[in-house]
Amino acid sequence: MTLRVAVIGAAGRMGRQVIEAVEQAADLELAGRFDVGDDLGDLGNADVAVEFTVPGATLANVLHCVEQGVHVVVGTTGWTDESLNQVRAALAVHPKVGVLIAPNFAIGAVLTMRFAAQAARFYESVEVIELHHPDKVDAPSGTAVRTAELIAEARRAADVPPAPDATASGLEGARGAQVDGVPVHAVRLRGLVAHEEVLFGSPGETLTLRHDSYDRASFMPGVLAGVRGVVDRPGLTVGLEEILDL
Ligand SMILES: NC(=O)C1=CN([C@@H]2O[C@H](COP(=O)(O)OP(=O)(O)OC[C@H]3O[C@@H](n4cnc5c(N)ncnc54)[C@H](O)[C@@H]3O)[C@@H](O)[C@H]2O)C=CC1
Ligand SMILES: O=C(O)C1=N[C@H](C(=O)O)C[C@H](O)C1
Repeated sequence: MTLRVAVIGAAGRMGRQVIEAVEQAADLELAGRFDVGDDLGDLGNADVAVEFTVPGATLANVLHCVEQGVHVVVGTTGWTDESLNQVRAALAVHPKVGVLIAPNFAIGAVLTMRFAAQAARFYESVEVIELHHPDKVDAPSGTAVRTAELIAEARRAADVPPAPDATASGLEGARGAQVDGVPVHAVRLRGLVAHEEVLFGSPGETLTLRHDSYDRASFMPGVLAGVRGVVDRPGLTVGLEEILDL
């Protein structure tokens, strides 16, 4: 069966890449391209919409798709418990619709998050560093926030005390942003695409996990797996790991 796919944020870096991936997939057909100012309407009679826009627009776009009975795969960052609950409430009224929201569709990034959660309880210290292209409008990245949350959750479950840090003075921001007690540092550098390092330390050893997306092509297998998977997953799914059965 051919799935009809609409792309929201079609003029953006990710939107353009998704259109190319959909057009190259034998089992998918492009139903429509939508960007800022366009009326989403019935989304070109799509089965699935793929949404890569901006944090301030994504919730309204997703709610529109759900109301139209169109499944959605969402890569846009900036989701909060409150906005996720609004999606859950909309899905309760449209129980056959599936919404997949994932902070990162690159397989290696999903694995890095999983490995970081596994390693978290064994180390005293942890720091997350994310590195991106300078056109990115949000910081820290959605992936880094999710990584820090997963690490914090695993440390809490294992009763790991707060990481040691004697810093008593210095410039504001020098120790990064605190996400659930985990320091997260954001680098913006021309030439980069999307990268993350997770540093763990204990007496006498460190462990570094690093993932690099050198090209937005790296996100496409995950996005297409999401498109094919979401049609059989009614309700809200957060994270590609659910689709990959990790
Ligand atoms: N989950 C993942 O694997 C990935 C997520 N991202 C996230 O995806 C989002 C988009 O990233 P990029 O494509 O690099 O940004 P971009 O700035 O290149 O593209 C965003 C597009 O959305 C459009 N847009 C803005 N408001 C809109 C609205 N109300 N309705 C429809 N379109 C609207 C803009 O005009 C623009 O064309 C960001 O939040 C980014 O962090 C990016 C890469 C991978
Ligand atoms: O804006 C980007 O480029 C990316 N955004 C996502 C994020 O904030 O985590 C995913 C990936 O890092 C690329």
